[in-house]
Amino acid sequence: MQTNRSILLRGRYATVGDYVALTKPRVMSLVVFTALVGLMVAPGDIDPFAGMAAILCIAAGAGAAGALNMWYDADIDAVMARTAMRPIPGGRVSRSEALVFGLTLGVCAVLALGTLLNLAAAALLAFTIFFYVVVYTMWLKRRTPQNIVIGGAAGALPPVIGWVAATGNGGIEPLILFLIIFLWTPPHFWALSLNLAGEYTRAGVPMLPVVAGRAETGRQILLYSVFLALISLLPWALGFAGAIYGAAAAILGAIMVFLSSQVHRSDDKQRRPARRLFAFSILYLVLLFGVLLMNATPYAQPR
Ligand code: HEM
Ligand SMILES: CC(C)=CCC/C(C)=C/CC/C(C)=C/COP(=O)(O)OP(=O)(O)O
Repeated sequence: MQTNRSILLRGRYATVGDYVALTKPRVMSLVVFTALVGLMVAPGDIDPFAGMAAILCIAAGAGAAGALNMWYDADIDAVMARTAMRPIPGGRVSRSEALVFGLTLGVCAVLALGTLLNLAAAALLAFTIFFYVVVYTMWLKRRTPQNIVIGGAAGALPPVIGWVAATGNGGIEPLILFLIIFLWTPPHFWALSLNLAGEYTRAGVPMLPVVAGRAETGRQILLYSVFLALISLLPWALGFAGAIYGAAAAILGAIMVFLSSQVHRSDDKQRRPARRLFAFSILYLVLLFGVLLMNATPYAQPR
């Protein structure tokens, strides 16, 4: 349903704020934070200016991916109340303007990262944008309920890009950071979409709650949360983070599993457990990566 405000705003000229909105700034801020953690915990001392340049390039790449996602998804965004106010369905930015903006920003971000840092990081950034826009948005999102499990790989890559930008190489540590975000994405998103199943049905998007129902979604949320809680201990278990991180990961993981079990037990009339899990999922990732940043073991001195 369209709000009065969106009707009033329809057709007004685009502002800088509309272009900022195309980059999905709130979601991308956490994406960029995880990239920063990947960059900072990597071995060696990266030059602060090079580090800042890398983060700016990753932020621009993530923003480009958000704009290209909104370009392609403008039709379904127009149908859902949560997204109907976005710049394209709101009539303030045209689809072709969003496409040009997204492509330009993306190309500049990749070229700058390749020039200022290294080619491997630039190739990974290009691959991540491609994966989110083409594999998730254009291919999987409208076709399979496993869309966000597979597509979630794109959201899990930024800390790996950060690490590769700093070192020019991969490693077991960035792989673990990737796995943490990969396993975190299903509980994060399915918790939100449980309460929005009606909207996704109307938009024709086969999200898991639409296709498999509440009980099965709750079961899978719980399963992913248990794996997440276990895998999040690996940085401590393998010695690249200290005991403070280990304790924080255990506590945060236990809360995640507890809230997921409440969602698993909830019925259609109870909206609060899923809302609480969604909100906590964001805090979880901020705190887990924040503590990792402060408690990472210096690379050359394993525990
Ligand atoms: C395929 C993977 C993902 C999907 C489908 C997904 C989906 C969503 C959706 C639909 C929202 C609702 C709010 C909005 O429209 O802004 C949201 C919020 C959010 N997501 Fe995700 N997300 C994914 C991965 C991620 C990743 C990887 C991160 C960061 C590491 C992230 C961080 C956030 C944050 C911070 C919010 C709250 C934004 C706000 O305050 O409005 N998400 N996500
Ligand atoms: C560096 C780089 C390229 C990072 C990209 C990171 C990435 C893939 C983040 C995904 C987060 C996100 C907003 C998913 C939204 O799904 P959706 O598009 O289905 O949600 P919507 O309905 O809100 O549009």
